[in-house]
Amino acid sequence: MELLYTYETLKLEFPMTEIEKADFVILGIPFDGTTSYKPGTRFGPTLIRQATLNLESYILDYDIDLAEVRIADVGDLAIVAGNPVETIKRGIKTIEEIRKLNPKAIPIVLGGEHSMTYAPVKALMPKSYIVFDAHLDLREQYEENPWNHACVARRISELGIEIAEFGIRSGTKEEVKYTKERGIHWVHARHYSFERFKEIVRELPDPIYISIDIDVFDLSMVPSTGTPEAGGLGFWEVVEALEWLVRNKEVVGFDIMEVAGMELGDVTALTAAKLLFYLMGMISMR
Ligand SMILES: N=C(N)NCCCCNCCCN
Ligand SMILES: [Mn+2]
Ligand SMILES: [Mn+2]
Repeated sequence: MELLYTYETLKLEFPMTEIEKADFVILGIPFDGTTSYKPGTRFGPTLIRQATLNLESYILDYDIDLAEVRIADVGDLAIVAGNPVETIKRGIKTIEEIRKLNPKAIPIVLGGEHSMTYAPVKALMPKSYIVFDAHLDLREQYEENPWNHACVARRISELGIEIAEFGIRSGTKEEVKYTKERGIHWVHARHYSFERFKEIVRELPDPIYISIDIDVFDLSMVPSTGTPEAGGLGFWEVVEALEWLVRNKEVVGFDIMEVAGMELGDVTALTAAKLLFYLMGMISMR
């Protein structure tokens, strides 16, 4: 694939497989062009992969060994620094290429700014977009840029895809107005419960795409992210919700975004890597 660098792949103790034979295909999109507070998402995919070195491939509570799961890691997209539109175009094209080679594999995107989520969503065109995020991401534009990370859910809603957002604790008056006009469901981190989650997502049409903006977690777990916010969800709360989705809905792809950092061993990447292993484990069990 011409658009890819493959300078980084998962650093696991077991061999990766080719795209054609894979159950999961991982693509990094190390874009860092519109970050508004803390920089470093360009290192997100690399840091997540490196953090997997710390993890056992065996998942205790699932009795699943990821060493027996077919995973392909195609490396990172060749991004265009500072140009989200061109980078998204390349991302769409790459995911379409992966789909052509293996329509059954679940694409996994590691980011990189949340703006990049538009690429897998546009390529896969699910009926519903379920996102865990501290932020609504529903701005018409931010810093004069409609492709800023703070606008990604808005761009996705314009594709006619239904949206539900969980763990929210930051947004503007205009964004809240937009949720009312467009029937976008959202639950404040403060009012989050598994019951509330199920009530909302049960009604949403399949297939669904899951997006994890890593800043949904409390910032003590994810200090290195573009726009950290206090008061987030806990790890097992998110895992419990994801397990329900994987068991009860048709999940066609997922991403883990907004992981930043400048140092190997960053807590944020360790949180993201653990979640990546859980997601691959729970999908392997269905
Ligand atoms: N989706 C997001 N990550 N949104 C956050 C955008 C940055 C808000 N800064 C607010 C600064 C106000 N002085
Ligand atoms: Mn966010
Ligand atoms: Mn976001």
